[in-house]
Amino acid sequence: MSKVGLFFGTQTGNTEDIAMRIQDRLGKDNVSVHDISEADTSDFAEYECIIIGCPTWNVGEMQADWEGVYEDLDDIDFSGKKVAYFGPGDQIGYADNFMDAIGILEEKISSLGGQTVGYWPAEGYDFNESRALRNGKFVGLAIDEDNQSDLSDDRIAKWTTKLKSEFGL
Ligand SMILES: Cc1cc2nc3c(=O)[nH]c(=O)nc-3n(C[C@H](O)[C@H](O)[C@H](O)COP(=O)(O)O)c2cc1C
Repeated sequence: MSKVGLFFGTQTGNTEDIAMRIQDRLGKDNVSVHDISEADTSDFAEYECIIIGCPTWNVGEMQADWEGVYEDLDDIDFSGKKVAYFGPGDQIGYADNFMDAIGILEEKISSLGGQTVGYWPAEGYDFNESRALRNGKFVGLAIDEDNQSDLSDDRIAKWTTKLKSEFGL
């Protein structure tokens, strides 16, 4: 069984595409990918390590399928699990809410016992505000396919190298 469960939600496909690139980098045997719209909360229990992928939509909100399961996350025991986050956002179009969704999810999941790993520097982005910042760093990988898609491959490569060591893969 895989050590890592990656759970993503998407409206227009970017988060799914990034999820697959992350799985490729970490190794297909290590990572099982779930679309959150088809997953059950009991699926989370199977994994020692979790990756959460959620884009920000509608100005500072989670993607719709994550909105739908948000209350049900309370039923999951995240204690003892390492949890990493990623999401695409648009730092130019939504500069006051860049990457908010992973900040909202991280706040909830860490309150349920999840240990956040995979923090990511905020340098190299141009935005005003984000709910995803903790002590000046993003809670996870920030990808901007709208404005900086040329940087995505390198960002994914660096982040997954860091995650390999943090997850012990
Ligand atoms: C109506 C609308 C609202 C959005 N709101 C935000 C936002 O508040 N913050 C942000 O960082 N990105 C925002 N975005 C950008 C999306 O998160 C971005 O395009 C992302 O790549 C979409 O991911 P998906 O294809 O997986 O759904 C918004 C995009 C649209 C069209």
